[in-house]
Amino acid sequence: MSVEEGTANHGRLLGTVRGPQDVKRMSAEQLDILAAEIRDFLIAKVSRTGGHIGPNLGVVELTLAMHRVFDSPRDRLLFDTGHQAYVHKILTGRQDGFDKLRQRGGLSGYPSQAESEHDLIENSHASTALSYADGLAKAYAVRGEQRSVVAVVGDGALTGGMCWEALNNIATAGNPLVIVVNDNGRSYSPTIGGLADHLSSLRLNPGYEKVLDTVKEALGSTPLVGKPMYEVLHAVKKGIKDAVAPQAMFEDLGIKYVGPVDGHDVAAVESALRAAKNFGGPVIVHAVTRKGYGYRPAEEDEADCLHGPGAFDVETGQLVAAPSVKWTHVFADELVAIADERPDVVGITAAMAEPTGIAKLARKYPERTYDVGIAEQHAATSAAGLAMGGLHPVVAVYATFLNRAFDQVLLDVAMHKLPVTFVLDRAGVTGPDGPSHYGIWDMSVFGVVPGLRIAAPRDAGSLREELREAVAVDDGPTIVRFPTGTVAADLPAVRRVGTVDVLAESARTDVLLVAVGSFGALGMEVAARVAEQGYGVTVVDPRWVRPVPAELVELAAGHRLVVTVEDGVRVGGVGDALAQAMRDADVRVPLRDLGVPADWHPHGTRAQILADLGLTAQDVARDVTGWISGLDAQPVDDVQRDEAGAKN
Ligand SMILES: Cc1ncc(C[n+]2csc(CCOP(=O)(O)OP(=O)(O)O)c2C)c(N)n1
Ligand SMILES: CC(=O)[C@@H](O)[C@H](O)COP(=O)(O)O
Ligand SMILES: [Mg+2]
Repeated sequence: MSVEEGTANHGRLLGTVRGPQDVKRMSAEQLDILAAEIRDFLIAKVSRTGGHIGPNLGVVELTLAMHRVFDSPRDRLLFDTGHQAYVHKILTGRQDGFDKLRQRGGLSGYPSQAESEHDLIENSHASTALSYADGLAKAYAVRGEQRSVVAVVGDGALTGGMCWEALNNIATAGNPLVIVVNDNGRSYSPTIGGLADHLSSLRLNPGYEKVLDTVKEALGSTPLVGKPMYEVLHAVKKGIKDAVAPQAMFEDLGIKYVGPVDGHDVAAVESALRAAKNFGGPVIVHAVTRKGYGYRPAEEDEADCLHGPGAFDVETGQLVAAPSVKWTHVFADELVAIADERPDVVGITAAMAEPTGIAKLARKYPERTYDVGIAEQHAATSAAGLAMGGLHPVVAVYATFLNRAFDQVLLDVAMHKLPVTFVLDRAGVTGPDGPSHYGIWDMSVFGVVPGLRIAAPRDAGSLREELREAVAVDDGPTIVRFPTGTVAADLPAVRRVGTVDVLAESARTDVLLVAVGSFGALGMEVAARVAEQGYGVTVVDPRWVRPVPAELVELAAGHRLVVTVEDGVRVGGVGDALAQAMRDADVRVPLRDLGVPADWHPHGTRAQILADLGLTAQDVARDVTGWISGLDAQPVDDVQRDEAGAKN
């Protein structure tokens, strides 16, 4: 069925699905039709909004089976990362929301408690679901509630250390809990590491087809449920253990293993889930799926199986938006240029080689590039080891994902004064992925790390320059952070004071506007608008925001008002740090700091969210004009006091 036909047909079976009960009633034939309709629906909708199409096409049958076997929301279905929960949303009454998927005021791209009682985990950082599941199962045991807990975790997420900490506890707690490993062999690119090798040895073993057939036969001829059913599955596998051996790893941990199951066969997944549900203890159901299943452009996309594209053309899978030069590209090119000159420079990615640009280094210097899996904490400490061994690692991660490695950056890297460069892509307000993907915490959280320097480039030229300065540091870690999207147009400085770039100045020194990173262009526009009101604005880009440059404090002392504007949380941000440095230096110029409130900001476009937060040139200019004119209106005594302070 074509996508267009499918969309037209969407009124048929899919249109009758208002909740999981409707799916429970369907025959095997109807389920096949429904699966096809769901795929067509997903492709038609997500091609317009953008979103995680590849992962969701791969879990259609899996999700149908889960909703047939379990009773959500009484039974709790947990999705690790949550980017693969679209089918779950479709089956739980949210089809109509897909026209505004990931758009402001529309459906979230992840589970959302506000949307549905069927959703629980909202955090879209990977490798957490098994820990939530462990806690939930313990809570239900203590409260004497008979409820199933089911966690779906991808093979990529399973490379994260938290999963293994959870498995260790799940095994000893022994509570009933079903872990569905959705094994498509990929994170974005193929999942790496010993665990991935282990899973693929289960998946790719020539005996696999035989196992599936044998398991299906056994299930078909065995009217058993629960433990006996599990024993059948187990016995079948044990009998052909030589053909498909290494499930022992999970069993050695103390967790029963069922599989591998064909994740695109609803009946097979259902049988395995029923057995697991009735077993009475923790069980892993290993489902083998294909990322992008049923949509050729996704299945054939070698880079990432259309993991999470923007709006795309349905026929070709190609992005609709015109290509542009992104911050990521500038970083990727410059890193390769640096690596050409510096054989000690190596790169690390946490399962995001293409999205962070590290892939470019990997293509040229594969032996100097490490994909550590979804393991940001390990990435940081492994980088410490590389630095101890005489190399200069560049760890490229999204800003939001470095948060979980705070302790590693603080103690393993910084306390040892190790030269490691952390490159934080998607810093600041990001947009469509919503609150857990906002890269707004880094300057505050990592700002407290002794000896760590943070750079916030404003354009391509300064990104290249600051990256080079970062890898030249040899006595401690650095962070270079930049936002999502198309790189800002080049903005030349009129002069440099110490490490601070002065972008604009005027005869009057009313306001010092500290424009952090990509807000340089905004700063220029604000200056022009405020000048129209008769006030002079000096616009500076500090470039290195931590530690606070001494020159910035000196510049502050020469103005009547200091205003900072940053793409990060205000608490502990650049404004806060500058205010503290000014207090320490006894510079008594009033300071106003603009930035992002420390809060959970909704999804939308970056521009919309910045506008909601009052971080547009128009808003900032209005604020600045109000504050500086307010100083003019102050009693003469107060103004003199301020000015006296400014001279100190
Ligand atoms: C801590 C963390 N690091 C990185 C990511 C970015 N990320 C989102 S999905 C994904 C790959 C997940 O692979 P897998 O769990 O196998 O799911 P699949 O997409 O294959 O279904 C990554 C790396 C994340 N969400 N959380
Ligand atoms: C689920 C997840 O964490 C990523 O897939 C994320 O959605 C990617 O964001 P970008 O689109 O900014 O690369
Ligand atoms: Mg995967």
